Amino acid sequence: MAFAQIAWEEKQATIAELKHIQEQFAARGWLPGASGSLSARVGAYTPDTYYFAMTSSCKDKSVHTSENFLFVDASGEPCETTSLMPSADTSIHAKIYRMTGCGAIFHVHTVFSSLISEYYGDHGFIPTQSNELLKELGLWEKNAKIAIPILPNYADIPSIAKLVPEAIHPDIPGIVLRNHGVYAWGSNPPEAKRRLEAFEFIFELEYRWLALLR
Ligand SMILES: CSC[C@@H](O)[C@@H](O)C(=O)COP(=O)(O)O
Ligand SMILES: [Zn+2]
Repeated sequence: MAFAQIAWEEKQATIAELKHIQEQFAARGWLPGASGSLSARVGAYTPDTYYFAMTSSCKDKSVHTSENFLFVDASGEPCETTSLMPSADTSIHAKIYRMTGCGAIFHVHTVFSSLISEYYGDHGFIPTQSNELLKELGLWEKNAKIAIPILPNYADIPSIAKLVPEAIHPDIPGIVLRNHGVYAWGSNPPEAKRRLEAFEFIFELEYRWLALLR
């Protein structure tokens, strides 16, 4: 399917949904300054052909204008004539869509994901066990245990994107960049949002446990 064949109404509804979620994340302080990136797919998907709405680069996420989002293709290139630049993170989003076939991806900069990913950075993962919020990630078994992958925070974002396929675990809908922030995905924007909130809860709880034990 070509981008032009996707209904205008679907594209507008997707941007409206992202705008609403961006407002909520910004109000929580999860998108400080121009940081963070949000995307959602539109139209049909094959691993080689897909389109997604992407935040544009270097925009204050607490201020919404018509310039906050643009549409890009699977290679991260704008698929309409625009003066907007897609987020620097676009290659990471594109790689996650290609690997998972998910419908939405949210990347935020939170204090707890930054602290905890730095603390466990040398291990390469954040250990988590028996946390009630793991159910939100689809893990319902008693004493469920996961290792949330941490990737290095290279300044060159395509170098991070190259590491994404190895880092993605089918049971874990997220990755963390060391001392930077977290990415979470889901089949649609509400599911990606719930999962992001679950990750953030897990990171804050882990931080507080560590502080309590000191
Ligand atoms: C403004 S910090 C840049 C990076 O942290 C990047 O990962 C990010 O979150 C946003 O980049 P941007 O290009 O403004 O969309
Ligand atoms: Zn970032």
